[in-house]
Amino acid sequence: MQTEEIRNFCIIAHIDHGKSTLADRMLEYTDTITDRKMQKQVLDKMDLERERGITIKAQAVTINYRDYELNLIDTPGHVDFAYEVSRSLAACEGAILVIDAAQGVEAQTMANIYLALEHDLEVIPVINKIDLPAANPDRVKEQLLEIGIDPDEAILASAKNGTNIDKILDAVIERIPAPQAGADQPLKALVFDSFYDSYQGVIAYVRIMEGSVKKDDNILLMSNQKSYQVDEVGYFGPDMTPKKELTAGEVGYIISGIKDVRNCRVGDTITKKERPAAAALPGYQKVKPMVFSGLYPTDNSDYEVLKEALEKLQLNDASFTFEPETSEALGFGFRCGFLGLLHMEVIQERLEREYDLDLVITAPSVEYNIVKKNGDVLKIENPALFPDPAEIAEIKEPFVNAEIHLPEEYVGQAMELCQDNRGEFADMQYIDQDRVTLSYKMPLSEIITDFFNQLKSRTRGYATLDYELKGYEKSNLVKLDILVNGELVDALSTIVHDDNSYQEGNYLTRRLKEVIPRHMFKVPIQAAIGGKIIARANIPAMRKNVLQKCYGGDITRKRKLLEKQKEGKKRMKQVGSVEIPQEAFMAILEREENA
Ligand SMILES: Nc1nc2c(ncn2[C@@H]2O[C@H](COP(=O)(O)OP(=O)(O)OP(=O)(O)O)[C@@H](O)[C@H]2O)c(=O)[nH]1
Repeated sequence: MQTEEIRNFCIIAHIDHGKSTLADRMLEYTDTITDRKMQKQVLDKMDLERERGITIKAQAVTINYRDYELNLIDTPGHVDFAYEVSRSLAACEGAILVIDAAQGVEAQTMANIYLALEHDLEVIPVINKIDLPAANPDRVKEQLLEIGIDPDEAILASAKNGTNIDKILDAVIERIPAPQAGADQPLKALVFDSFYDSYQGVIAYVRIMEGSVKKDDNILLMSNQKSYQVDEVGYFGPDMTPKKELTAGEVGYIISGIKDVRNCRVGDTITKKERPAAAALPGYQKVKPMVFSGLYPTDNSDYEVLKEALEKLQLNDASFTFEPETSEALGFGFRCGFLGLLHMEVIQERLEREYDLDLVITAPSVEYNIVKKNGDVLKIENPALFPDPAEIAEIKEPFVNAEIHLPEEYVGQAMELCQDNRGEFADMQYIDQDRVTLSYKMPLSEIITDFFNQLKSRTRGYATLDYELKGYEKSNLVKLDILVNGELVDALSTIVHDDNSYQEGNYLTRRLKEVIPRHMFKVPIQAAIGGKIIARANIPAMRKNVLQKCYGGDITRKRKLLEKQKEGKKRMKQVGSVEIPQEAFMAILEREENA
């Protein structure tokens, strides 16, 4: 294909503004996919994604329209996956910016515009959902003007009803530049996603920036210098369709017997072994997990199953890490690293659903840098492993720059919430008459607790949040330990700010009293810092055996009750003589709401 007839673009939008629906309509309109084959939102392939209505992995599809080859690259819609968004944008020359006609410009819209400008993309604004009674396209146009986008360029559309889909496709051809590419240069292919298939190995989703690639070529991954022979190249139509060659400007896939996505990471450059490119494409970054938690099977005999499941998941997700960990309380499990809380929930759900595992997952933690008095520096992401306070000279924790975008009327509530979470005010900007962006410096550990939910509830769902890592800074932190029935439960230890430690200790003991079931004996719950008890609550002993509630002879009722008890045992962990439910490990996350 001549590069003049190729257009590479993506759709960017704030969550729920209609990106996937618009993509579906474009595929239908161009007969890329037949009605019969059309599943709602084809581009969101994973079941989980479809259920939750979120896009996690970037996907691609080639659309033929008016003798042009239009390559649509779908981008993830959540802050946890910001790096994948950035790599997808690097594979495009233009972007359709979808804005909900009723909601208007939101935090993610702004973040996306900045990203698009950074990658020098031609932006086509689309004001979507004009069918809604609350649609106010004129207001959105005013907002566009205020953020420096020509409102006359906006296309009014309804992805739901299929209104003006042709206009959007025409704009892609007319406004987005064709790729500038040298087909006779050495190969440079940008990996913008990779996927593991149990039959074919790793499938690299690529944009050919320069040169060309075909079957039997020897390719080289520039970040790790590993080489492979190409088995197949092709495009997404949207199913994988083999092709003789992929040439400069095109988007497609390369299969080459790579066995692990960690060897073919998003952002890497593929070149040819015989005639390598002089330099890799810019911007490659190995993504690092920011949030860590322990994963333990409720049934210890499931350890091997969990290990295999984690290995399989990792084949497909290079940003997720795990290593074996032992907890005195929970036994053998794994310390896992995630990009953020959504990523953690997705992995947990997949493990439970696809591998039928019952898991206990400990409260997420960030990675702390600890400088010991003897000069040693430790990086610790498991509170249980913190050294003795007497040995610690200084603790540093990660801070983020948080941006909150919200209607002006909720500014007071949002500011109060940020302050309660150790936020430090940085800036406040008006986006238009009644919308504001608040900037705060905050500890990452506060953001990964219940912050986002709190923010949503205090602003009646109107606020949006974005954050990026700023760096490590010194903080006055202490480890709060929990003792259940006199025994220290390492998996319940958390790191808290010294100023709040008494309040946290009190809250946690009270909350644990509520969630840990009664036993035949009294169970004291204590909170301690450095061996000193700071709070205590008692779970009274159970008075009656549950079975005594039943009438003597009614065996079916008895069985039902026993089954119900068994059901309730799921996600419970026996620690010493006490059973601790999953909720207990997450209690720390809800603390603000209940404190
Ligand atoms: N009324 C109306 N609803 C729409 C329109 N386009 C999308 N929607 C609805 O808006 C909701 C969100 O649409 P999606 O296409 O899933 O949004 P998205 O931007 O892909 O969301 P993420 O994948 O989470 O980023 C869905 O319930 C759609 O049915 C439209 O033109 N009109």
